[in-house]
Amino acid sequence: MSDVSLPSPPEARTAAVIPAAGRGVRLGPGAPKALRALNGTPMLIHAVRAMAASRAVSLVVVVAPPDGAAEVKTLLDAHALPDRTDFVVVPGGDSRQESVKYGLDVLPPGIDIVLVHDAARPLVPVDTVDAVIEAVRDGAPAVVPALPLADTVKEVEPAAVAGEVEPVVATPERARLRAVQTPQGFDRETLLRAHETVTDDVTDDASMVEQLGVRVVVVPGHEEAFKVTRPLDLVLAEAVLARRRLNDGF
Ligand SMILES: Nc1ccn([C@@H]2O[C@H](COP(=O)(O)OP(=O)(O)OP(=O)(O)O)[C@@H](O)[C@H]2O)c(=O)n1
Ligand SMILES: C[C@](O)(CO)[C@H](O)COP(=O)(O)O
Repeated sequence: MSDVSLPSPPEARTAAVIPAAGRGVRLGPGAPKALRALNGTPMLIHAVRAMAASRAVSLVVVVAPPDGAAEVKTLLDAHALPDRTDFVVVPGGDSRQESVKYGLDVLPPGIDIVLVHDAARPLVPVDTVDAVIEAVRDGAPAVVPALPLADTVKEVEPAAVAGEVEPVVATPERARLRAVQTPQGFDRETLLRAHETVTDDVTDDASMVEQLGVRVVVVPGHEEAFKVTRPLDLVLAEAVLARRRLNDGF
C-alpha cells in the first residue's frame, strides 16, 4: 500500500457515497451490519477511513440505517478522521439502490466524480480506490474493480423449494468472468442519469449504467476488498486487520 494517494486537483472533485443502511441478515442476528465492530471499531468507520484515505476524496456521504442517522453522526464525531474531508450523513432506504439514490441526492455542486462504496467492504486498500478514480479521470464514465474467479461457476435452474436439487443449465467460461467489488467510480452525470432512468432491481450501480448502453470498464480489484457478508467473513476481516497491525509494527 502506498503512503501517498492521488492528489486532489481542483478541476475534478470526488465524493464517495457509502451505502450502510443494510441489516446484515446473512451475518446473523445483531446490530445493523455496518455498526458491528471489527477490532473494536465499527465496520462503517473502517469503510469511511478507507475512502477518506484517498487524497482525491473531498466528501464522504454516509447512508445510515433508516433510524440510525443520529447514531452514525455521533460515531463519526467520536472517531479520528482526516480534516481535509467533509462528512454528511443521510438516512437510507429499503434497498441498496434506494440508499445510494438518497446519498446522490445530497451531493453538492462541484463534485464531478462519484464513488459508491459498500460499508460492508471495510478493508479496501487506498491504492484500489485511487486506481478507480484515476480511470474515471482518464475518461471512463464507469469503472469497477474486480477479480478473476477461483471457483468454476454453474448457471442453474433455481430450486422452487429450498433443499431440492437444481439442474445445471450451463457452465460459463470462467476466464471471461470477474467478481465485482467496490468502490465503483462514475462521472457524476452518468451515475445520476442511471439512477433516474433504471427502475429494475439490480445488485450494483455499474449494471444500471450498463442498462443505459454506456461502456463500463474493469480495473484490478484487491483480495482485501472482500465483502463482509457471512460470519466467516468477520474472521477473515479480523485476520487482515491483525496482519496489518503486525506489518505496521503496533
Ligand atoms: N437497504 C439497504 C441495503 C443494503 N445497503 C448497503 O449495501 C451494501 C451491500 O449490501 P449487503 O452486503 O447485501 O448488506 P446487507 O443488505 O446489510 O446484507 P444482507 O443482504 O445479508 O441483509 C452494504 O454496505 C449495505 O449496508 C444499504 O445501504 N441499504
Ligand atoms: C455492489 C456489490 O458489492 C458488488 O459486488 C454487490 O453486488 C452487493 O450485493 P449485495 O447482495 O447487496 O451484497
